[in-house]
Amino acid sequence: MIAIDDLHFGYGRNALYQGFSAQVRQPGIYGLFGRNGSGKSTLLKLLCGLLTPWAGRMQVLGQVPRERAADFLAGICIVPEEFHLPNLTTGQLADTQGVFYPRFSKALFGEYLAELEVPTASRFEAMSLGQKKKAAIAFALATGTPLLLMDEPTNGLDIVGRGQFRRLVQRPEHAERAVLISTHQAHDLESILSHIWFIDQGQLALSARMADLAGVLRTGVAGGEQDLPAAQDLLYQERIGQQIAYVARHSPSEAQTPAADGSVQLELLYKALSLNRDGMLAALVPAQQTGLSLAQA
Ligand SMILES: Nc1ncnc2c1ncn2[C@@H]1O[C@H](COP(=O)(O)OP(=O)(O)OP(=O)(O)O)[C@@H](O)[C@H]1O
Repeated sequence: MIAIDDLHFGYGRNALYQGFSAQVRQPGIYGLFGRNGSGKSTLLKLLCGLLTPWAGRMQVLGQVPRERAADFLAGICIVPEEFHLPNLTTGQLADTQGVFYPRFSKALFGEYLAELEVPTASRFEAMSLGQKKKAAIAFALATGTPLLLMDEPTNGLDIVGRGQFRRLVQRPEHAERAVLISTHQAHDLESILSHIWFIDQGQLALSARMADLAGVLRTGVAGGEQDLPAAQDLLYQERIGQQIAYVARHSPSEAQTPAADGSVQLELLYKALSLNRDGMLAALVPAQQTGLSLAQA
């Protein structure tokens, strides 16, 4: 669905991506993580052809994004972080914009709006920021495009709205889509992600299936120093009051028995990758056979 090879891109004279490569070969929900300014929004714009790469090869849905062919645009939908909606009702939006997407479903759009509690009688001008965001998300989900890009979709959503968002993205009608979500809200989304990408220093520092990651790493909270994993397995730790949150690799003795619930707390993983990048990547190298892929600095 996506093949990026040796991508170079920057703004003005400032290089941002210098030899970035990544692939999306299967449907799923991909979490795109990286520090502020690492280039997540830029990557989403490159993927839908809004920016021109300096060099390298980019194929999205078998096409070159920058050519913006009509059938390419019908297969991709983006919810940008900042967006403008015409001053219409949701019904008018469906009638005027839905036609661009061959698989758009007005019925599903209505269901999603109801789930997100968006007032369908109002025009967008009369809606709050969160309501507009929900309408944009509902529309994007209803387009049925094979590729869906969302930039910080849960920003501006209240706690209930974040749960509604998770439920909607996981509905079975999206199972064959690749959904790329750029986010800092690791905790909001970790339960629904199938893959994560971690962008750092213009590279895809880590690309992994969540299931593979849980087989290699564990995260947890220890009551004190004495409860921490062995020093050679410990990759990151931070104090939270009396307790210590940590990221560790599974020790050889428990290599076959990942954490009971198989979950990895992404917020901790994110901090570990940001603050102990080299240590984390070194620890993950033996796991590359499992499908994890790494870029060494
Ligand atoms: N239109 C632009 N002109 C010049 N520089 C830009 C432009 N857009 C982004 N940049 C720069 O490119 C870098 C990456 O920006 P981008 O918005 O892609 O990062 P991000 O990972 O999405 O950040 P955040 O997590 O803060 O949203 C930043 O240093 C930013 O200042």
